[in-house]
Amino acid sequence: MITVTNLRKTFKSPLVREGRFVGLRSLFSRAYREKEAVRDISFTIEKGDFIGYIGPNGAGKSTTIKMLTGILHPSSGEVLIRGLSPQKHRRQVVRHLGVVFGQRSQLWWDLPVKDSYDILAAMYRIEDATKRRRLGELEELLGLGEFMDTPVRRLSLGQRMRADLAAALLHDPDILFLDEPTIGLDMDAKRNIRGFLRTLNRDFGKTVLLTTHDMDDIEQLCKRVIVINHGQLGYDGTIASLRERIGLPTVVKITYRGKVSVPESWELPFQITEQGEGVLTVHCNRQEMKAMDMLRVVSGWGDMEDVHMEEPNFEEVIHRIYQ
Ligand SMILES: Nc1ncnc2c1ncn2[C@@H]1O[C@H](COP(=O)(O)OP(=O)(O)OP(=O)(O)O)[C@@H](O)[C@H]1O
Repeated sequence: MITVTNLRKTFKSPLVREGRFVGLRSLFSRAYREKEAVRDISFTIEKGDFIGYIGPNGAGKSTTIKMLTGILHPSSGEVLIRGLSPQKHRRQVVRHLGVVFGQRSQLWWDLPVKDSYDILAAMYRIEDATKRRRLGELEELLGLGEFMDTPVRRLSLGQRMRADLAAALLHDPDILFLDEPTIGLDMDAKRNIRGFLRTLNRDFGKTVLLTTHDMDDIEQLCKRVIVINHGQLGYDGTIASLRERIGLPTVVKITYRGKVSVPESWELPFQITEQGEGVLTVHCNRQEMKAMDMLRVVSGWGDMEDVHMEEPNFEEVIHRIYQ
């Protein structure tokens, strides 16, 4: 559905020189600073995917999204959406795209929310009956009713984000590009937005590419993550295999009824990091062994009562890959 091939974007900005006759000199020779924001990125996205596009600040995420949506032209390489270039066939492609930039609203600041929808409907040539039906559905899913008549500038951040999502979906696109849609929201608002995005993907089959610094967004929503760092692709795959690849240990807490007898050595490479009265904490690397095999060993050391497993912290996993 989306193919990105050897995509590059280099920004050229004029160097600010200091000293005398600067203006005169720059008339004859202009020096530029080059910034390779995206360097040779390739990936494909299938229909129905829910992908987290993540990376540290300045990694090149927004620049990629801007090229995917046709706002920016690549320096080289190509983007194809449903077989068409968003740069060359902008009109045809944007019909299939819904875009939300969390930091910037596409709604008209001083107008009531519903007026923005009227303008967008006219721009996309959506018939009145279709507009009313879609708005009705979106109103129900996103709870827009309470602020339809309120000017956008008076909305809370959570309300504005819901209003923006509805605006991006009004023309019923099948692909959504979301750049930080939960930024600055409180826990409740984040939960609402996540629930909505999950419904869009699972029940309505929308394909979603999500950029976020919130690792809970990623863990709760994305089947696959693409990691970009310094403009280059660092990882593309499932969260589970990312965890495995980074190889942080799973922490397992085992409780015993009564005494535990820990032998001097055992045959598997797991470590005991804490030992208390009837309790063991074990670090077990899933790359090296199955947790079940470790449990088989420790169950022989006493009368096992309970097992509690903690997967490696996802923030920590991501931190490792950003380094
Ligand atoms: N119009 C521009 N002109 C010059 N440099 C730019 C321009 N837009 C972005 N850059 C630079 O390109 C790099 C990538 O920026 P981009 O906004 O794509 O990063 P990002 O991954 O979205 O970061 P963040 O998480 O902070 O939003 C940065 O170094 C940025 O300063």
